[in-house]
Amino acid sequence: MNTDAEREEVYGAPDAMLAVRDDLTPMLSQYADLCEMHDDALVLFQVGDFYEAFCEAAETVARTCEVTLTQREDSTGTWPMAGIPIDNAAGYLERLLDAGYRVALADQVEDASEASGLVDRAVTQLITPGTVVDEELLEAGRATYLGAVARDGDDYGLAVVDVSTGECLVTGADRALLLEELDRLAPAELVVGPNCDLPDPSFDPMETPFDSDAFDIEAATETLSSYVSRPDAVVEADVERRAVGALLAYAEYAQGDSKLEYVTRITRFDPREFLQLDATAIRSLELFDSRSAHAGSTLFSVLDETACALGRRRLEAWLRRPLVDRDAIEARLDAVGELADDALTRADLREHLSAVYDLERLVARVSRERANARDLRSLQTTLDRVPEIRATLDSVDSGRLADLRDSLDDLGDVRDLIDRAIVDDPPQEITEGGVIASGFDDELDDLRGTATEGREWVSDLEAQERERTGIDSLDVGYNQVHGYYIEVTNPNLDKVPDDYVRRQTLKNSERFYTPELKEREDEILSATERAETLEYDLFCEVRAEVAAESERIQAVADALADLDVLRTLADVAVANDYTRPEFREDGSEGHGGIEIEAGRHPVVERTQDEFVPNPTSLPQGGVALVTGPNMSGKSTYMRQVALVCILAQLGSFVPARAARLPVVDRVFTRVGASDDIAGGQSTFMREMSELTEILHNATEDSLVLLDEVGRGTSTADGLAIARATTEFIHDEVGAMTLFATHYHDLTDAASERSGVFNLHFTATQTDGEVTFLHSVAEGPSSSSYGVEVAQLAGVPPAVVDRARGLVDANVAADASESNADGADDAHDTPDTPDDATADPTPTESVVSNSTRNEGVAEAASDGEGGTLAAYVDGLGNNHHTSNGESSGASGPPAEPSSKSTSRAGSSATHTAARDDTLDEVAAELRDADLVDTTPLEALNLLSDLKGRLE
Ligand SMILES: Nc1ncnc2c1ncn2[C@@H]1O[C@H](COP(=O)(O)OP(=O)(O)OP(=O)(O)O)[C@@H](O)[C@H]1O
Repeated sequence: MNTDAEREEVYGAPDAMLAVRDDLTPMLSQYADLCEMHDDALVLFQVGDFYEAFCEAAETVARTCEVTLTQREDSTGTWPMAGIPIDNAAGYLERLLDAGYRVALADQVEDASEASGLVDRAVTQLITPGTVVDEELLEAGRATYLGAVARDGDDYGLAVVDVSTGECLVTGADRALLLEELDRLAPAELVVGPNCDLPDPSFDPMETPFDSDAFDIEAATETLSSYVSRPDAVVEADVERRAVGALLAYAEYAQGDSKLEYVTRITRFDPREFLQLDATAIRSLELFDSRSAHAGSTLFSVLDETACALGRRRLEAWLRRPLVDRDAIEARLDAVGELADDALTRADLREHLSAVYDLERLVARVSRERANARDLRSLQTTLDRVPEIRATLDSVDSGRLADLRDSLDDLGDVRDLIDRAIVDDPPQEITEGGVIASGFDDELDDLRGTATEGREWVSDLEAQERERTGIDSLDVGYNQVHGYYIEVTNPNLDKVPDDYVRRQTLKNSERFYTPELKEREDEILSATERAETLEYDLFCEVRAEVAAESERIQAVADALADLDVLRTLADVAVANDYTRPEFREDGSEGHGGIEIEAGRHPVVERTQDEFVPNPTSLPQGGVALVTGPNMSGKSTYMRQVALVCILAQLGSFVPARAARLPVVDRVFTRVGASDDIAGGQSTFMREMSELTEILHNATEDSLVLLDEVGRGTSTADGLAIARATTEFIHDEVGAMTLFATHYHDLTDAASERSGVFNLHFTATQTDGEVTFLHSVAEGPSSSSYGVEVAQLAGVPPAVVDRARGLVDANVAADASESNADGADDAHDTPDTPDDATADPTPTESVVSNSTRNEGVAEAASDGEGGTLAAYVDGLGNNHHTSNGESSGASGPPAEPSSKSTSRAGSSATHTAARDDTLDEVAAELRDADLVDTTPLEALNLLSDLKGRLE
């Protein structure tokens, strides 16, 4: 991407040309004029078969498109010049777009052969990321939005249009919601109205300067009124109307100042009427983009069994915006359920839908007068499927499927028109004839008849003339320059009759014509030429007639898109053994929370040989603290709960044996610190601002995933923040929350609050090898296996061994400290031996909240408060346990170490037992900035602390 300054340099007329403005050749003067008129873009200027750029713009084009920089010389100077072939422009334009340039195409708008002097040129299209319509520059199954934002005090209007399909959406929101909505729609280009003052969004749109007058309410309403008869009825709020009006004005400008006839429906929506997923959630749940190298590792790719581009775009829209309206969700689920039970209908639909072309883009091309005869034929073959699709749905029961069937207008008139008008296999070009079918137009048939008859006469001429002249080698031929001729070789020239008129002399022969041949030639040529012109006119008429039916065709496209998605969801449900979720009614005690039996992560299960299903029981207002070793499956588990909720509200079956769910209003995610490094903010700052968002906006109906909150700062601060967050969510927010943490001390929160409970993941270790069970179980975990995971990841053995040694030494130090603690140790439970499960045996049964809390209360009966000493002690105990399990074969015998027992007793007892050195060590650990500490520095620090303890 280039800087603004670099772009400015190639926009507008080149200074060097302006300096000799009056002396420029007419063509360069025209170029300079167009550059001045379109000084917000790099002008590509048609010269014959090429688009040329001059001066600085030429250098940019040459460098970006990797084409040769040449020069054009005239009396006024030598001008750097670079060009791209028009026939092949798409790839080059894509490079310019990728490099951040806006491009204006200045085409020749009159036939060069008819021009008297300089050919007229005009900018016919602005090519920017949000206005591209060229199929080759667009992604097939994805909407590309152009957006506009207007502001009125605290209210914002946001409108987007997909210029390639005509889909146009408008909404209003406060600032926070606007930013979220922008993130969700992620327009490729944004026209920002006056005083909007938007921060940099997380996606990277091109920001477009545009006439601020277009945002005036009068101008905007006027623009809008050419699209809808009552602008204020469709879009009530002024600020929204200003946004959509300016948006359409800019889109028109980009299409060479022409109305977008195919924008027939402007849909107003309220973001609050959908499950809100902000950009962070969309990203961290990997709905569309994955950080993993696995192909097909996003939720979208798992679901994407769509048969056509219409369905693919619709699936994406549904996934970005799952529903909250229970009836609408159930209606989709009914349809999916019915199709899931009917393999035959599914297969038939799939077959028909895979023959469906991208109707929305086809219609848009038809309306923009860019469609050729092949496009019309594609439209017709698609529409031909509609009656068959209707028939497939003849006996459906579900209301949604029946509605879709009934909305499938079979558009017999349009199909019939195209069928009658266009030949079966039309050519690419629409100006060279051969497009219109015979029988469609009498005049055309006559002209064609004349031309055919003439050609037949000519083809008979050769035999006749051979006979008449006795010249066996006489040929009759045709060439572009001289037309029809009779060719006689030199030895036979003496036999040429008197009525032959000489046309051309060649080395070995002469070419002649006869008056009659000339007459026939004129007839043929004029009939052919007139036929071609007439064909083009007829084609344009047919195309305009089809364009007039845009709205009906779009309605069919809309229904086909929905059908494809419902069919897809049914296919996915059957193929992956998904179940229909049940939605819980809101009762007097609320909705009852999330209950999932044997839930799976829809994406991870596809990449894993054996996925271990897990249950979830997350009551309304419940906060589950999820602990367990690294790599044991905590994040996967939490995400799978969110994905099940999202899938269900999108109308899909879910990967579980059973799911009883509430309708969730928002899904919030706050994932690990290093996962979300964004420019401009420190990792920790970003973590905290995302947390702030959650704490401010989550409701009782929200699902919150917190993955290692607090990791980005010192352990003491991190733990304190994690603790306070847990308490706040539990006490004040009441959102259903899953909180994965390595702060084992956080698990104590369960003993203090009824809705907070512990879940953990387990691993076993045999001969130093860790096996992750991936099973969730009640209660807190006691091990982290950090060193083992480091080994698995390929950390050099020297570092792994050293780390293990340091952990062992810590354990030993801790153990002697524990012994010094005296009486308490007599009650310690022995540490888990080798070859044993580190944590309580996992069970798939879902424990009730109260049982869970009792268990937790027992496990955490030591109940230390949040003192720094306690945190540090907790850390030591962590290592202690881990080491106890891992060092059995090589290290000293494990000391009694169970976290719950070694810490039994009040914090006062602990504090009293510490000597000054321990306090110093504690203070040093507390002050250590772990974020900025390299692993080596950490090892050195540990080694130093250990030395001092010894
Ligand atoms: N239920 C499961 N069944 C099978 N494999 C699983 C399961 N859950 C997770 N895994 C596998 O384990 C890997 C690690 O899982 P995950 O990232 O969820 O662990 P984690 O506990 O969050 O780790 P960390 O604490 O290091 O972030 C996953 O990439 C996946 O391959």
